[in-house]
Amino acid sequence: MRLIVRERTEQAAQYIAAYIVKRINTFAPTAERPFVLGLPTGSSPLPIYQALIAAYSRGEISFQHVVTFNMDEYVGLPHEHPESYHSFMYNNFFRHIDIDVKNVNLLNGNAASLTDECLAYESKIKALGGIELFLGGVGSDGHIAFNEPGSSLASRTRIKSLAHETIIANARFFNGDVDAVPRMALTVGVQTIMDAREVVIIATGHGKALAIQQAVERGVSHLCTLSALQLHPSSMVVVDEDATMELKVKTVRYFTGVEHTILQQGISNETSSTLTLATSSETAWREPEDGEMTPDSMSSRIGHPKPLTVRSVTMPFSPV
Ligand SMILES: N[C@@H]1[C@@H](O)[C@H](O)[C@@H](COP(=O)(O)O)O[C@@H]1O
Repeated sequence: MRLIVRERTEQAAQYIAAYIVKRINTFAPTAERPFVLGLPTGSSPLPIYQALIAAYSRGEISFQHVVTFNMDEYVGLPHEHPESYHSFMYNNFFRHIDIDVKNVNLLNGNAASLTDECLAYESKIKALGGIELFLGGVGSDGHIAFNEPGSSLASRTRIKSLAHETIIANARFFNGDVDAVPRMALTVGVQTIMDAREVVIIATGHGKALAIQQAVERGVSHLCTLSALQLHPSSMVVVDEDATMELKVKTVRYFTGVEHTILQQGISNETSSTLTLATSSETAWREPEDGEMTPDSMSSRIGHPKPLTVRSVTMPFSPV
């Protein structure tokens, strides 16, 4: 697992958006070989979607040959309900890009047979060759998608009852009315996410700090399903400073140092079989703004020599 720390929420989101743009462009998807992208809802991914829409508007990315699978959906909420995940995805992302609606996959929480719906979802993912990159968020209790504490780490798409903490947390989207929050959801399983070739998680704000501590510093546990990513060969958790509040200083410095080392390796190893994370003006690697914490500034805090300033570097395809 890699942990990427950025000072502010927007920087964490920009990092991920730039990463996704680069991954899709490097993949060069076609109708016959689409890029299969797993997507989340929630407030944390919103700035990522905004950055992806901006990149699309600038002509830096097309979603024409991208197939999406959303992580989850409430059971029993009409699609047109403003808080359904269908509405969320169309309002905040799909409507603003060139994705073909037939390439959009969302679980149907109103299906006649929810079990069949879940089985069909897994089959469709498999038929498309699996998910290339699964983007996710995390709940304050460490859940990924709707895999609440106690979920099997071998789980697949299924019906889940929501934890009380999640119902309370999500009441903010239902005018604070806890009773209006659906009690059940369809969700991809932990194993569905683990099967993706790469998993990228956004976690921002101090409300996620305990979940990040549990997922990064403690062992793999079904009580924090995000922690399963410790077993994934290519996972990356991108956080803002607030989300690191419960981590040991030593942990943050370790991961910051790893990023620093990868940056330096990238500079000296331009020809290796790597993914180039070249970026444009506001994306992942750029001149820091005043007072911004970057690997450069963080490394100077932790005693590393200040690395070269880079605008374009190569990164190993598989994170550490
Ligand atoms: N099912 C979703 C999760 O996929 C999401 O990660 C979580 C956090 O949402 P937010 O980013 O709004 O904190 O909310 C819900 O529980």
